[in-house]
Amino acid sequence: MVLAQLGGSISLALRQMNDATIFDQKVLNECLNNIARALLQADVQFKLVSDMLTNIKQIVNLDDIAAGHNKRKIIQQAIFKELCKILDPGKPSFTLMKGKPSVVMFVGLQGSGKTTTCTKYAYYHHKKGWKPALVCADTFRAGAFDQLKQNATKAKIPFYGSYTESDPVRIAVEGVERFKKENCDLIIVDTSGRHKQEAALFEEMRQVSEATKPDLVIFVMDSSIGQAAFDQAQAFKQSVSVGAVIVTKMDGHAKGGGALSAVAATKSPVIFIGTGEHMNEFEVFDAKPFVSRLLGMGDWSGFMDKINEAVPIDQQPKYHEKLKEGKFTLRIMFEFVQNILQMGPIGQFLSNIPGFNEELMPKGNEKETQAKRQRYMTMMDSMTNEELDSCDPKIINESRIMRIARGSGRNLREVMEMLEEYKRIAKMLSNISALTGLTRNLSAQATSNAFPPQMLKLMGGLQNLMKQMGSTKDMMGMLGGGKK
Ligand SMILES: Nc1nc2c(ncn2[C@@H]2O[C@H](COP(=O)(O)OP(=O)(O)OP(=O)(O)O)[C@@H](O)[C@H]2O)c(=O)[nH]1
Repeated sequence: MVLAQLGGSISLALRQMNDATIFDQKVLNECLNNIARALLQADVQFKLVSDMLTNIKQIVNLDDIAAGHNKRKIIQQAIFKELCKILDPGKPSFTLMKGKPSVVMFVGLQGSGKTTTCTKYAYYHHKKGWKPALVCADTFRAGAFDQLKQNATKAKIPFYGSYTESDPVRIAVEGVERFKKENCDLIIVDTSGRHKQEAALFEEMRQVSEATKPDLVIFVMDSSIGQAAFDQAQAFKQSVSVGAVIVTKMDGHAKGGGALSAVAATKSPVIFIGTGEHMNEFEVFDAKPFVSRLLGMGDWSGFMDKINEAVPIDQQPKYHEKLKEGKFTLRIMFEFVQNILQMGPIGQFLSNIPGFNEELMPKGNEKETQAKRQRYMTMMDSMTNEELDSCDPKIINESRIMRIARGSGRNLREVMEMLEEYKRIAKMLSNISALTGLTRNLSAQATSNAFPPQMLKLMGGLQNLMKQMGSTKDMMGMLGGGKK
C-alpha cells in the first residue's frame, strides 16, 4: 500500500529509540533524523519536514521533562500529533446539508482521477440517501462526457453534458440550473484537466467557478506525483478556493508522501481517498487513524468499525469494564481471532489491527495460518476456565503447560509460543491504549459505542470459538507473532 514503506521506516525509527538502553539526546536526534529521512524519501516537502522537526524538538526538550515521565512516550505522542497536524488542518471549508442544494466543483490535472472520483463521490452520497447529480463541464478531453455518462448510468446518478457544446461555462451553468430545479441536493461539476498546470486551465476553472458559485471546490490529486504535489496543489489553490482534497490511487505503489504536502499547500483536509478503479473503492479519510496506521500503531477506529456490527449490545457493559481495567485475557485473544476469521479476508482485516502492518503480515502467511487453526482449538480445549479468564499468564505454570500440551496432543514449545504471543499482544494493547489514551480519554458513552461491541462479539462464546478456531501456532502466524 501507498505510504506503507514510510510507515515501516517511521515505526522502525521509533522501535530503535525504544530499544536503546540509555535514552539521551543522541538517541533522540538519531530517531528524529531517521524519521526526517523517511519522510523526505516519501516525497514529503522539505520545509514541512523541517518545520515538523522543529516543533517536535520544542515539545520534547529532554532537560525539561521531569524525572519519572516516560520520555519515549512523550516523543511518540509528539510525532503522532505533528503528523496529524499536517494531515488535518481542520474541517473542509463547507459542510454539505442533505435536502439543501449544494454545488461541488472538482478540479485537478488530467488523469488525476477526477472524473472517476466525481462518480465515486456521487455514489457514496447516493448510498447515504442524498440526491446527487453529475455535470460534465469537461469539454477539453474527447470522451470525457462519455466516461462520465457511463459511470453515472452504472451508479444510477442523473447526469448532464453535451457532445456539441464547447463552452464549459455554459454547460456547467445549464447543468446546475437543471438539477437545482429537479431538487437535487448535491450537484457535482466535473471540470477539464490538462496534462500540466497551464494558464488556460486555471482561467477556465476560474470562469466555471464564477458562473456556478460552488459551495465547495475539491482538488483531486494523484498520490504518485511526489515532490511536485506541494506546488501543484498551491497553484490550484491560488486560482480557485480549494476547500478539500481527495487523493486518488492510494492502492498503487507510489510513495504517497505528496498527499501530506498537498494538505499543507491548500490548508484543506483530505476528505476521501481513492483506493481502486471501482466505484466503491473510495474511503472516507480520517487523519488520526491514518497516522496510527502509518506509525504501525494500527487503525483502531477502522478496526472497531469493522467488528462493531456483530456484537450483542447487552453484553457491552461487562467487556467495557474489562477493557477499561486493562483485562486482556487469553479468552479475549482467542475470540478476537475467531471474529477476525469470520470477517472476510484476514490480511486486509489484520492491517487494521494496531501493530499489524503489512510487514508483519506477509503474503502467503494466511494459508499457513488457516491450516494451524485446528491445533489452536485443541490447546484451548485443554485449558481451564480460570486460565482462559485470567490476565496473568503466570498462573499457567510449568506443570500446567505440560498438562495442556499432553491434553491437546501438542508439544511444550507450541503451548509456550501461544503464551508468549498472548503476552506480546497484551503488552501491545496496553501500549496502544496508553499512547492514544483510548480507554482513558473516551467518555463512557463513547467507549461503549466503540469498544465493547466488538469485544463482545470477539468473545462470543467459547463453544463457538472451539468449533471455529485452530491451534496456537496458527494464531501466532495470524497475528504476525512468528515473524520478527
Ligand atoms: N488504481 C486506481 N486508479 C484510479 C483511481 N482513481 C482513478 N483511477 C484511474 O485513473 C485513470 C484516470 O482517471 P480519470 O477519472 O479518467 O481522470 P481525470 O482526472 O478525470 O482525467 P481528465 O478527465 O482527462 O481530466 C482511469 O483509468 C481511472 O480508472 C484510484 O483510486 N485507483
